[in-house]
Amino acid sequence: MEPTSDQGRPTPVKSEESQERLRFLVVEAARLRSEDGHDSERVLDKMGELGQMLCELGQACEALPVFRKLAESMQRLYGPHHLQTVGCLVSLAGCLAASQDHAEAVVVLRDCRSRCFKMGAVLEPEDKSGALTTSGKDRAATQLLARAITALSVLVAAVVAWLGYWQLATCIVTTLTILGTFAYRSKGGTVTEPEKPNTQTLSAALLAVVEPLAQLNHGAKDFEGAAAYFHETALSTAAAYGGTGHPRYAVALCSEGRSWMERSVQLREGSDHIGAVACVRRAEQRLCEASILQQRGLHDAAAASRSNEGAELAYAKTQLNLATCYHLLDQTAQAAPLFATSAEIMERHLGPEDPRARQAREAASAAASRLGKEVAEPMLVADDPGALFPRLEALRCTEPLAGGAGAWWRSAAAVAEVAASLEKRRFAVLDGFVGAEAAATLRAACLAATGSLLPTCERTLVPRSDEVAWEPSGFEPLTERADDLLVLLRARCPQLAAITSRQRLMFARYRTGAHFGRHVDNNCVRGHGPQCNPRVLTAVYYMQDGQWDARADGGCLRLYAPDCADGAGADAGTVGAATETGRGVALYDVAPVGDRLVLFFSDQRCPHEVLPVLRAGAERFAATLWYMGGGTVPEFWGKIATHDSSLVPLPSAPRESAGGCSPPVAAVCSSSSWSVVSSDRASGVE
Ligand SMILES: O=C(O)CCC(=O)C(=O)O
Ligand SMILES: [Fe+2]
Repeated sequence: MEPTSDQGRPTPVKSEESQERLRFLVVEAARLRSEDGHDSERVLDKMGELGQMLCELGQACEALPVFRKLAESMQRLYGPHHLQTVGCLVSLAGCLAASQDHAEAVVVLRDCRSRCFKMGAVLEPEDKSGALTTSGKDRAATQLLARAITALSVLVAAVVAWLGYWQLATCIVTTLTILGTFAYRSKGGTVTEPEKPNTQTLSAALLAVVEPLAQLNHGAKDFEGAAAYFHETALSTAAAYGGTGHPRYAVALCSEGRSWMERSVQLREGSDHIGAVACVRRAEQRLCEASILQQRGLHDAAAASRSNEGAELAYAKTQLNLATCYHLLDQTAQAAPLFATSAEIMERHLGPEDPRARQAREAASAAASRLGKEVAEPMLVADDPGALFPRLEALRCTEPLAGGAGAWWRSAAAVAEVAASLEKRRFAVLDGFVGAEAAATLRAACLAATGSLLPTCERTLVPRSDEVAWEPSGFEPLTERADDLLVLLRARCPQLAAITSRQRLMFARYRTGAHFGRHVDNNCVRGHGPQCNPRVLTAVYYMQDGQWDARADGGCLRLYAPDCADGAGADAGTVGAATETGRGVALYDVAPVGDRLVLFFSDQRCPHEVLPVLRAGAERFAATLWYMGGGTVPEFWGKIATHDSSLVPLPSAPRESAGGCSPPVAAVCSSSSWSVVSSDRASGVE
């Protein structure tokens, strides 16, 4: 009869050799324990080996007590936030899962995950309060006790030494220090703090935790949870393996996509059709992103071996696949040339009447008409905004202190130029907005605020993977200046006249792979609609230090042509005047250069997205302020982490004098002249 474990599953047959090895490990662990004591490294090594072997031989239930004991010892020896301890707990979770105790396996892995976050000095996202956990408090209290005893010992010894009893003094110091250390150890502390592991090591540890967590959630049909963990698996893969090129990254994205699909089925069964659509959209995005990575590999390989007709057709097919992926992600600029060359190759080899060639040609024509005639690629506003805003740049460079208080943009000429740029292009870029000194203060505030970030992985229509915090402290140098600028602009630009307040500042971090899909910040349809809110102008300020290479590092703010039917009123020749063909066209990529402020209209005049951050280990920091007109904020804003309903009134006059004021310039286009086009692919709103 086939041997079975206590769960009734077949147990692998143990060879004589492995039995022998098991016996040896048990005896050896006992011998070392009697020689070195319970918590010696040699004993722990042997126990680890024993647990692993039992697990591999299918004896998970016997392996469990071994791993539990091992975890306790490691905790005592290395402390709770140490890679060794976490590694052991992951093995314990593996054993639990193997013995069908999925619920406890999930608990152990979630605990490991929060330990990983703490090792990286980042609070676990669920730990919203920022308070220490119970074990953390215990540890902190014990640490305090140990320090107090040591301090007391030094004090008593100093008095005794002062009295002249040197030998007695030394004796007291030694005894009390040992006592202090003992107190700390007996409460589960560790004497020497572990060295903080580097990001790569930590990401590899996190990967070992979140991947099984994702699988277990998926198995338990918590598909939303599984998708979030698969997403973390992808991000930690990128951070551990130096970028998105590793095959496991694409696999994790695919798994995330699959979980979103399953979730959408669940929601549809519960008649939540809107939720189901949102999940399908997320699934599509993930599967397409994964597919792009895979197709890019195939495409490069096919491009390298285009020696005969067959190979060239294979190459055209990879181009078509890649183009379809980009098309599904709304990245028409990337899709169009690939569609065009694949159509050209197919027509040449198969003839224009071949159905595959015809299909490729149709896709190419549709992409080309979507793109418009003149705009091939978004214009990159990187380190040199001079090409787009020459007058503003000239003012910044020639009159750096013209406005007083070190802010060049306070001068009447600069304010007029910003207003004109908003009217003409719907956005403006102000470099050197707060100046080097305040920028350094903001950067420090930004690093301090990373401890209170929350993920934005709620069920939103638009996929986003940034982490946010509302109104963290230390951002006053930005809010004060931005409010001043708005007061000055409001007096000049009738389109901004309704602004009376702003939302509290939203601080956001985008780590490698993080992005925010195409959306508008206020999607009112003639003043109404479920996605309508009072936002008028969006101001985003970036806090990168050093260089940001937009092409290699990614993370640009992509601005699209308006989602409006007519561009009446826009300057003749304005790039991206709203027309049917212009809709959906990416116009500008604004690089998130440090100390740069970008202003744009929050409504359908400015659909935008944050492109994925590409560089491994990079962090893109942004602070967003929304300036609000009349009306009330949607009720749900007060309830979810991605939004905040508190408003800050705008002062009636700027804090600093703006210098001489020239009369307001007339608005070139008024917001009422923008109406909404019905479309198959509506922009989401965030
Ligand atoms: O960070 C950015 O560049 C823009 C962020 C954004 O679009 C938003 O938070 O709504
Ligand atoms: Fe936005």
